[in-house]
Amino acid sequence: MSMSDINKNSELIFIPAPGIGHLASALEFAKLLTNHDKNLYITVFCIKFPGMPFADSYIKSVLASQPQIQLIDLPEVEPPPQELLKSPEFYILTFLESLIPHVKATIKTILSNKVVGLVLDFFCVSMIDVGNEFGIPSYLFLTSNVGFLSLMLSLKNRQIEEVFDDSDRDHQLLNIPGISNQVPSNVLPDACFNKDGGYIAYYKLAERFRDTKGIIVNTFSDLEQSSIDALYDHDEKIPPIYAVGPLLDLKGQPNPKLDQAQHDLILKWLDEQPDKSVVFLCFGSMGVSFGPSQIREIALGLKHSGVRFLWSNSAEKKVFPEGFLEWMELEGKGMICGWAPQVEVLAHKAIGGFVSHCGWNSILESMWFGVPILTWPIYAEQQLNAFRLVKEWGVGLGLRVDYRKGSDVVAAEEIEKGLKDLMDKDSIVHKKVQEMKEMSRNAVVDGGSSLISVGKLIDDITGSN
Ligand SMILES: O=c1ccn([C@@H]2O[C@H](COP(=O)(O)OP(=O)(O)O[C@H]3O[C@H](CO)[C@@H](O)[C@H](O)[C@H]3O)[C@@H](O)[C@H]2O)c(=O)[nH]1
Repeated sequence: MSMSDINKNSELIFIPAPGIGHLASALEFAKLLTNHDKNLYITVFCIKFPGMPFADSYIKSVLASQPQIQLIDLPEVEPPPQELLKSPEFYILTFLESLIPHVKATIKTILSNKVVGLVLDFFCVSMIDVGNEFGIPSYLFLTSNVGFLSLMLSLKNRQIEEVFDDSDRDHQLLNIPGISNQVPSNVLPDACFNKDGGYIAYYKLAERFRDTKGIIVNTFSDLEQSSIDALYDHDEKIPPIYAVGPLLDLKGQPNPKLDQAQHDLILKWLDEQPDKSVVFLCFGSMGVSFGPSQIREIALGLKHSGVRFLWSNSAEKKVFPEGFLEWMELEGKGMICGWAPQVEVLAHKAIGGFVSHCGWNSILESMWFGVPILTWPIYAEQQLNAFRLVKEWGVGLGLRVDYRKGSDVVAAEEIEKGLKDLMDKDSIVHKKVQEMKEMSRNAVVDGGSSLISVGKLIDDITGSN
């Protein structure tokens, strides 16, 4: 039976951005909604993006055998010219805007009065206009957090326009409603300072947030309710915010970058290590790698710290300091892998700490498994996340909060110290992260804050209250 034969009550159209960091939570959310309401159907538009070849297979494997969810492939379009990559945000926005005619045409083919909303990734908010043409309201699905939402809304209010000038980057403290501490301008996303379209892209996106009927965020009440309250105190016109997380893909999907043998090898190695003795280093799904000199400093920092490690990186062998790889083999205290089965790794009892780029999914996964983070942000909104992990929530230690692509090399001694501090089990971050683990899990049990939020959202979407 095809979905069009089913007598559905209501249907949502999801348009997630391609890229694991955006897809994973959006697809989990689609599953959560349909599990919650057996009369709700979802159509997911699959975007093919040349830089993300496996986004497509990822969507298909996550949503296989979900009877209330159907997938529609959008046609492939030419990517924007390379020179737009001077701002990745502008590039992505331009790419997604070029899909608007196809989104419109595709909606037309499935349109019925059952379609009650578009659920748009934040990079897709210009598609609100398409919804409006068909009389369908849009909801923003934010794969990051309320702090980031606050930052975007401040942009819109032009409160932080003055930091647009790069020379101010190190010298300002900003009041952003929704973030409890004053925010140093050097932890703002790159896009805020980017004159090649980054600032314009963020501004354009932020401008549309208020045109949605609701803002759905992958966060939970115990973590960010105070941020939500502060936002409303500041501006009551903000659409309803629904904290529905943590939305995590705990199964871990098959990944073309990781074969079964390598997967098994990693877990076998972890099985052999003492409890909470291993630090895991991993810097996100985009395959961002450090330059050779930074790789060398990390290697030396690891070696001198004496801490066991699992390090996800794809550097060539010749980049490592002389004798490092041989030492690692001989001692058996470390392992290097390419793509890591991150969720399974963080869940493993041998893991005692995580050196992370502070992507939001990685942070939520780390909290879920009670693993403290040593922060090493690189791009996007990761510096802001790192700052809050350390200052606001106390579940991270700051190796750096303001590192970004192009920063100076972080020296081995600094890394060594950071690793030792992170792995000190008496440190307060270990206690705090255990408390956070409880809170994050409590949010998604029956009667938990996020599930209550999901119920409320479904009522609002389907107009059944
Ligand atoms: O070797 C790896 C690397 C990553 N992952 C998984 O990939 C996801 C990565 O997500 P995230 O930590 O959020 O990082 P990015 O992929 O970099 O995510 C993008 O999207 C996030 C959500 O909007 C933002 O917070 C980030 O800054 C942005 O870079 C996580 O689920 C990881 O478990 C693996 O399983 N193995």
